[in-house]
Amino acid sequence: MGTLVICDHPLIQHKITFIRDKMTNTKQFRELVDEVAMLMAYEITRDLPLSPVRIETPVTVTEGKVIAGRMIGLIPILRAGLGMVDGVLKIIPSAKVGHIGLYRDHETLQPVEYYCSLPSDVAERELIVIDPMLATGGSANAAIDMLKAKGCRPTKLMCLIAAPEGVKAVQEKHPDIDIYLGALDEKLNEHGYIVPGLGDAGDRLYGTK
Ligand SMILES: O=P(O)(O)OC[C@H]1O[C@H](OP(=O)(O)OP(=O)(O)O)[C@H](O)[C@@H]1O
Ligand SMILES: O=c1cc[nH]c(=O)[nH]1
Ligand SMILES: [Mg+2]
Repeated sequence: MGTLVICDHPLIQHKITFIRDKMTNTKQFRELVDEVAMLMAYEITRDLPLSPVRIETPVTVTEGKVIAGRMIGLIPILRAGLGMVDGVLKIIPSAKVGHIGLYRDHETLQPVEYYCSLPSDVAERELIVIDPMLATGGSANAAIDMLKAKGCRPTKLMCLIAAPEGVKAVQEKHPDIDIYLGALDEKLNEHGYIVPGLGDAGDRLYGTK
C-alpha cells in the first residue's frame, strides 16, 4: 500500500482555513492555493535522492549535496489542478507538465475525459498527479488509469482536500500510489461534495459561479 501523508504544517492548516472560507474572494483563493501547493511540494520532494558534489567555499574545499537529477512530471487534472501547478514549479522548476482534462458529470459523478497532452519524454519521468479535490476518487483514478495505460509511471497524487471515500477508492484501485493531502475531511454529502470542503474548486479558482 502506498503511503498516505497529511501535510499538516501549521502554515498549511492556516492557509487552508482561509481557502475554505466562503468569504475568501477569487484573487485571494488563487494566491492561497498557489502558496499551499508550494508548501506541499516541500513535503512531496522529501524522498528525492542526493548525490555528492565537491565545491569550493571562500574558506575551503568541501563536499555538498545536490538533487541527483530525478526526472519529474506534473500532471494537473483540468481545470482545478491548474491552480496548484505554479506553486509546485517554484520548488521543482525542472519538472515538465502534462495536462489531463476531466470533468465530473453532475448527475452520475462519473469522470468524463476531454483532453490529454503529455510531454514527449513522459514515460521516463516520475509523475505527480495534481488536483485540489479528491472526492469520490473517480477523477484521480481515471487520470492514473490513463497514465498507466500509456505506459507512464505515476507515483504520487497530491490534493489539497480529500474525503475518506476518495482516499479509499484510490488506495484500492492504485495501491502503488503515495497520496499527499493538505487535509483529510469528514465525508461526502449527497451531491458528492466534500464536507466541510471548500465548495467547487474550479469555480472558486476561476470565478465561474
Ligand atoms: O473525486 P471526484 O468525485 O472525481 O471529484 C473530484 C473532481 O471534481 C473536481 O473537478 P470538476 O469536475 O468540478 O471539474 P473542474 O476542475 O473543471 O471544475 C475536482 O477538481 C476533481 O477533479
Ligand atoms: O467538494 C468538491 C468535490 C468535487 N469537486 C470539487 O471541486 N469540490
Ligand atoms: Mg469544478
